[in-house]
Amino acid sequence: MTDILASLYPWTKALHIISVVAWMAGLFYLPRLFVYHVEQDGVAGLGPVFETMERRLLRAIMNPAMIATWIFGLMLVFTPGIVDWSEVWPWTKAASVLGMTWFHHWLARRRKDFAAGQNRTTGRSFRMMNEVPTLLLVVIVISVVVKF
Ligand code: HEM
Repeated sequence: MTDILASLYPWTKALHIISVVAWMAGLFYLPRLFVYHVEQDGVAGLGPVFETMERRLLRAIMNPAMIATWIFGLMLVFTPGIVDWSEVWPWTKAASVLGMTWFHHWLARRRKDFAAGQNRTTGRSFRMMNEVPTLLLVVIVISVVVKF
């Protein structure tokens, strides 16, 4: 099994990075959509348009991309010689991907609030939360590339 993972390594890493890019695109864009949604100033008929965009972005892109990122990422973890848990970087990476996954689920809950007409998060809060994936991305990329 570990032999197969070792021979697949470059492909696994390529697919991991492709999934990461798709997931990150959604994690950056969905909170932006929420900001526009909150600040639409009651323009008639726009609410359902935002809700459809938010639902499709989450279901068609973000959920599959997150699952693919996890599958290929875990395949890399089990590839022999890739992760040395006595180093620091696997732990900063692991903490950050857990944070990213938490953020994804936080956005999914906010989407449900909008769909139920019960959003109570302000545009300002969404703007601030928009910085979370950026910070985590910086920590993750430095972790996997610098490998301190
Ligand atoms: C979801 C769980 C994740 C797991 C289990 C995981 C695990 C891994 C592992 C073990 C590697 C291999 C490192 C190496 O080849 O030396 C890797 C590479 C990489 N990961 Fe992840 N990862 C995850 C999510 C993410 C996320 C969210 C990002 C970006 C935001 C990311 C960005 C990268 C990049 C850019 C590389 C390639 C680094 C290189 O060039 O060697 N990963 N990942």
